[in-house]
Amino acid sequence: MESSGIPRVVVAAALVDIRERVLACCRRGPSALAGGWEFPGGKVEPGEDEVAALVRECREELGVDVEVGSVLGEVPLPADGWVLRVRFGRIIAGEPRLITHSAHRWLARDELDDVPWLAPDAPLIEDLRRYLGTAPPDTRSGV
Ligand SMILES: Nc1nc2c([nH]c(=O)n2[C@H]2C[C@H](O)[C@@H](COP(=O)(O)OP(=O)(O)OP(=O)(O)O)O2)c(=O)[nH]1
Repeated sequence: MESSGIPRVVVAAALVDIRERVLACCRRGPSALAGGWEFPGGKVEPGEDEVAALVRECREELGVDVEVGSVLGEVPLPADGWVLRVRFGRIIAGEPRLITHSAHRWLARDELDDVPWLAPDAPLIEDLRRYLGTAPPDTRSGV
């Protein structure tokens, strides 16, 4: 934990499409993380609103506009004092482009294990498995 005792946050988006698939993104780097799959997102800047940070990251990484919904879950990251918080979201404009990632895949519920997710994401994938296909998207996203 950093000296303030307040966790620093990586926000990321479980972007779900009309077919109930979630967007998985393959990291290019750094080398320790390259080839691992993740939810698009990044660090919340000091003083930045979390939802605004997620909208910014999705524009930077995917070139899309997103609407951000409720929290899927939160897990600790290996870096001391950091947490990863994943929120549901949906793309409202644009098509994902390979800007910072090496590959994208839209994964259906039964395909969630087809890619090697970054290790901290494992509990979130289990949460996602329970959600996908069980609730209408507008209920889940809260938007
Ligand atoms: N975006 C994202 N990051 C994840 C996930 N799972 C996971 O362990 N992480 C880790 C990887 C990184 O150590 C950290 C995110 O840092 P980052 O480097 O992508 O953040 P950033 O986009 O703000 O990048 P930078 O400007 O600091 O370089 O969180 C995930 O599902 N999505």
